[in-house]
Amino acid sequence: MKNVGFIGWRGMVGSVLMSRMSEERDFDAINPVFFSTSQHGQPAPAFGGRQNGVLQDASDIEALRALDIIITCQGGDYTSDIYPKLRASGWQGYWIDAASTLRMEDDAIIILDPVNQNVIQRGLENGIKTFVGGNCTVSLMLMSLGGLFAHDLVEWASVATYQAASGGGARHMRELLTQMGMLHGHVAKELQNPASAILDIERKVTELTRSGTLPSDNFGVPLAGSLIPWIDKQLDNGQSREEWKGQAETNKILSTSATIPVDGLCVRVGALRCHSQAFTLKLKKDISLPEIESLLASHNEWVKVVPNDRELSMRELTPAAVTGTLTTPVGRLRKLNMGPQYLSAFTVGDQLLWGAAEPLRRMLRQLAG
Ligand SMILES: NC(=O)C1=CN([C@@H]2O[C@H](COP(=O)(O)OP(=O)(O)OC[C@H]3O[C@@H](n4cnc5c(N)ncnc54)[C@H](OP(=O)(O)O)[C@@H]3O)[C@@H](O)[C@H]2O)C=CC1
Ligand SMILES: N[C@@H](CC(=O)OP(=O)(O)O)C(=O)O
Repeated sequence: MKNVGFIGWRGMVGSVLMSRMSEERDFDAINPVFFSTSQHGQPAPAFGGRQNGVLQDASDIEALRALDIIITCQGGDYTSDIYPKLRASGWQGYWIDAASTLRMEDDAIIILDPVNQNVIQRGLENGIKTFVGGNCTVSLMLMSLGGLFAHDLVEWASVATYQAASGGGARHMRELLTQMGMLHGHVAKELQNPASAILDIERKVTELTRSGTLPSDNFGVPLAGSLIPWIDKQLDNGQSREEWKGQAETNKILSTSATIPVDGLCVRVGALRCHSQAFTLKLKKDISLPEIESLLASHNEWVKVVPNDRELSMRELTPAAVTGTLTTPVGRLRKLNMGPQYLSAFTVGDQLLWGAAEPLRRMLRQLAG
């Protein structure tokens, strides 16, 4: 059995990974060793139904060198600090990572096996040892729209995202919920009175939102009842870094020979852990909607085509419906006024499952045998 080191297992992404690994009994096939940057020496968690000793020091290169596989959800700072030292020490093991740090390195593969198992397989045969999960919006787009990319039908994709608070991390989710509670509390009395004027309620809410008293250390500005049309750093070309990842990572995942343009606007909204995305796609040829639906539906076992129907879209194509599931639905499929090659699509996916933990879990499963 392979010795597998876990770093970042108690964080938000790590907890989802642990939960999925337990559900799938992945611990049965490995010898797990748990690490922490802050709690070494304390008892390790009992995932897999056995005692796993004590937590090791996540910065102890000697302890890390003893492992066959390391899987980290600890974040980019940890990767930037430890990975180069570990490789410089001659360690030849497999490194599986949730952070973006190593994604675009030549000797790293972005993993999303339902979409690019061929690329992963070729990498393994060529001795690649570093496997990194993709950006959540990119992975979720490819899980939902994979059928069109796999048949080389996409000339370009323009996207507007509706990204959940969880993408920023656990503290961002708390901040959003706190803001929501404060806004509600501010007008709770008036809401109970059906005769109260809604514009007075709105004015009170807007005043509180603008007052600077809502907690916003994490998002920078209030998100509840609002949105933030910028995610991640600002680049010189006017894109946000999140927007930049769309094209860069999509083309790397698919290992395209000619770049497929992917661009758009990434927006943070008050959803909790599902990212939604609205697409305009230019197809390379005019194919019928039924054919498109069938290509999409048959691409992988998690995608689900939601017919372009009001009731079904409202019931099945929302963060509320999809959160906590591995389903990556796509709907609102129709040809646009721009012409028969222009298609609209709307996708939803849990950004902690297929958007973060699940591709790592499945890579570990492949490596652990
Ligand atoms: N959030 C997301 O949506 C996505 C995140 N990622 C990547 O994963 C990384 C980790 O993200 P995320 O899981 O959100 O990070 P968290 O902040 O939830 O956890 C990171 C680490 O913080 C430490 N920690 C300190 N206090 C606590 C506490 N009270 N509860 C739990 N952990 C605590 C733990 O390390 P220790 O035990 O060593 O103290 C933990 O591993 C990101 O930096 C990013 O690179 C990738 C895709 C999506
Ligand atoms: N940036 C994403 C989450 C994330 O962690 O992305 P990445 O893994 O590319 O850094 C979001 O805020 O929704």
